[in-house]
Amino acid sequence: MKIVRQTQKVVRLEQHRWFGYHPKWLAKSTCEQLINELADAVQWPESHIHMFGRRIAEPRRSAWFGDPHCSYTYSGQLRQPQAWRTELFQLKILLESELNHNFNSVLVNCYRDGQDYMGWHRDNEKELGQNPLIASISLGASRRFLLRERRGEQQFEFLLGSGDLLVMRAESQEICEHSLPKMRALQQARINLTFRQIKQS
Ligand SMILES: O=C(O)CCC(=O)C(=O)O
Ligand SMILES: [Fe+2]
Repeated sequence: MKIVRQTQKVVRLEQHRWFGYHPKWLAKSTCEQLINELADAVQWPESHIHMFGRRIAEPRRSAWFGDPHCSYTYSGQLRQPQAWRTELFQLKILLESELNHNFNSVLVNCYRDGQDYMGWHRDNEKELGQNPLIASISLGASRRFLLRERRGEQQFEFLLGSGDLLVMRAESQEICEHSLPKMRALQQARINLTFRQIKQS
């Protein structure tokens, strides 16, 4: 497939030391193609996570892709990477040139409807090393994405729509936690791709 960026040059509407938000980074036609390919081809195993000492079904589906050595312990579960799918690899290359940063893996999340969610957390697994740069692309239904300071009062909210790119970098994971709350009335699905770099496993 041909991946088309909406903007030739990234418009940094919101530029911040820790976060970059680039609305509609991908063209609509590319988003539609990606959704079709991923929804059909990706196997979405039900995973279990550990929360408050209990083992529960993860309230979303996810799949892990990357270079062969990129295993990742996430929510108490060791995941081995599936080999790169072509369109995910193409996106990785595009992001690498855009952000001048290398990625070797991507976590693909599917929120089947507004009941699926992700609670407050940080992307601070040891495999990511210090101050990881994480590039997150949204596809499909728009969802609220919240950021809150760990030691402060401030909370930020983005409505992440299809094709939007959100970048978290530098001390962002030290300073803030993030979450994707339920949106109970929502019937549509959203796919989220978070490109990461595993430093060690
Ligand atoms: O779905 C999102 O936008 C966020 C996902 C996330 O925070 C994660 O997978 O670590
Ligand atoms: Fe996260």
